Amino acid sequence: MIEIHDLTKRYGNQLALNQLSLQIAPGQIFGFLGHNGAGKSTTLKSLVSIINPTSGSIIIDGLDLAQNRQACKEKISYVPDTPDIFLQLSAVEYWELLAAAYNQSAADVQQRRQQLVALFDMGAHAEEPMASYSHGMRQKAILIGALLPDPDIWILDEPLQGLDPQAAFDLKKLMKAHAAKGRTVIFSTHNLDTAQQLCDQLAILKKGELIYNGSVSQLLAVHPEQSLETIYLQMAGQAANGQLVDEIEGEPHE
Ligand SMILES: Nc1ncnc2c1ncn2[C@@H]1O[C@H](COP(=O)(O)OP(=O)(O)OP(=O)(O)O)[C@@H](O)[C@H]1O
Repeated sequence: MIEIHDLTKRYGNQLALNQLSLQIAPGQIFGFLGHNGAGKSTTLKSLVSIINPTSGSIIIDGLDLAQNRQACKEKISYVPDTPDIFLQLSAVEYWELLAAAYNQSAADVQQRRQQLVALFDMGAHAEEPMASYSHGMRQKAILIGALLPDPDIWILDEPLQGLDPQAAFDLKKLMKAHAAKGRTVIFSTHNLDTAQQLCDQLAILKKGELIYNGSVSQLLAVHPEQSLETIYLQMAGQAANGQLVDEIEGEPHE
């Protein structure tokens, strides 16, 4: 169980998150939605202890993250919002680094690594520096690194970004299977179809404020006959959305 209590983050004068409180139970896929700059990555980076909140607390399986960083980190794997990291390393070197960070040897993770490499079709380039990869290949390399040690909690910041349809399909299946084992998957996305397909629970952020926390099915039940896209835009969008588009492009003529 993950509990977030009154989490606030300021970057200088910028209030990125304002007193966010919510709980994430195991056995769930939990999605964060919100426009650009809403606070999704700030929340996920706080959960993995990459940034320190200005105030508030995070409790992971009964442990206060601020006092138990190492024990909490061992429970979590993380995919950052950009795959442009460690580019001078080959994917194989990066995976070995990641496994070592979880006290696992190359031999411990060998079988799972072979399976993930085959699944994401990364065998041909695994020894080459990641700087030479396409965006999607970098994303696959980072994903394999995160999924290799297989801790209980996966925290994935826009994990489907740049993946080809096959890899996206396979990752979604992996996420569902992980949650079905009673473990936890937390991810952010801008893709509302993906959110509707995958999420048991949702948090919608708007300018650092939590504006919805609950299940997708509850949200759809309250707004019958509307898609998640329509509901989301009503909640998180600009009031005059369509009007601004008309002003730029002109209204369509029959
Ligand atoms: N390192 C930083 N320094 C200053 N401000 C930051 C920093 N990181 C984030 N912010 C600000 O905090 C707010 C929340 O940013 P965050 O990256 O959490 O949003 P997000 O919801 O993940 O957005 P996106 O969908 O564009 O990735 C934004 O206003 C952003 O400008």
